[in-house]
Amino acid sequence: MTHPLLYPGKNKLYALEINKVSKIYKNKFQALHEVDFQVKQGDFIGLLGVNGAGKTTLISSIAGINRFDGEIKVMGHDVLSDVVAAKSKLGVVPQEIAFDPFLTVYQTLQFQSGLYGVKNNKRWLDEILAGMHLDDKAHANTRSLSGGMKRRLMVAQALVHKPPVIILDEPTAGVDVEIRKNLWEFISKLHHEGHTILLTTHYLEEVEKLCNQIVMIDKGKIIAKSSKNELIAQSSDLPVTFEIETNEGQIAGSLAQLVIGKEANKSILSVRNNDDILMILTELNKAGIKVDNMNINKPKLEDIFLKYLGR
Ligand SMILES: Nc1ncnc2c1ncn2[C@@H]1O[C@H](COP(=O)(O)OP(=O)(O)OP(=O)(O)O)[C@@H](O)[C@H]1O
Repeated sequence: MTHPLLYPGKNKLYALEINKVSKIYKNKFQALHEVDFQVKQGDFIGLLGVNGAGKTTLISSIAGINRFDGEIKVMGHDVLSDVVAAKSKLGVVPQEIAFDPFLTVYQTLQFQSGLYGVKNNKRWLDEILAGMHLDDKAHANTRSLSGGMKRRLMVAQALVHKPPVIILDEPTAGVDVEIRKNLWEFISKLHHEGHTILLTTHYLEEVEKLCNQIVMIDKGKIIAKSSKNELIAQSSDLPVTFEIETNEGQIAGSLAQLVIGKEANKSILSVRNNDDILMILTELNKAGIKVDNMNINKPKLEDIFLKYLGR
């Protein structure tokens, strides 16, 4: 069984092409407005948007579940006119959990493999089950799984055919911290092996850590699309804060004008750059005040997201 992840003309071929995609539901509500972005092979892209922004609508369109206007291609295959090829390249982990309640975990994966015409993939199924920490549940009925286990089985199910493109819609909702960490380790491993990954999550620190590309949508329209690093670099206007705890408690004197918040012994100062930080430390040193603890807080993806939302 061969599953080439990277195709000839690697630099030319996009894993995902979303070309001017619009979606109007039957009730005339327009959920997507000419959404347009491309994802290179091997990228890990975060799709960000508040509830109702249109993320699931877009994912359903990519998965060929929704009708839409525009064009979507997965590994060069049109999802409407070349359905079978497009689907074989794609693994989608949907938000809503649904299984056959009469199958075991392992049977669920075997059944799913059958749908993709994949046989003799026991080794891969075992690897996925171990990666999802479901190996001890392989022969348990899906009904008996906890919510977090069911979500992990959803991820496992989307991977049975080793798709080069993996879409995860809120995969960590309701999953505890430790399992979330394990799940990301497994997904990161797949990314390093060459899979292209599109992720939606409300945990922006996950996106900040994992993704190299970001697309932000609001009310069905793209409001930002860029590499994560460019997005962070473009947000140099957002405030950096410098938190200091001193042996004398809160900051007073000439530095007090920089203070924007106080908590117990801690003062939170607004700074523009490293020179400001150096100046503060020099002033404190001159005044004979000892710094017990300090912390620099640069803008987080969450701040940048809120900036783009204009909220
Ligand atoms: N079948 C439908 N008919 C009409 N409107 C719909 C339908 N499905 C979704 N919508 C609307 O389309 C908009 C986008 O919904 P969508 O589920 O894509 O948002 P989302 O970004 O995935 O939100 P969440 O983060 O809550 O999952 C919402 O206003 C929603 O009410």
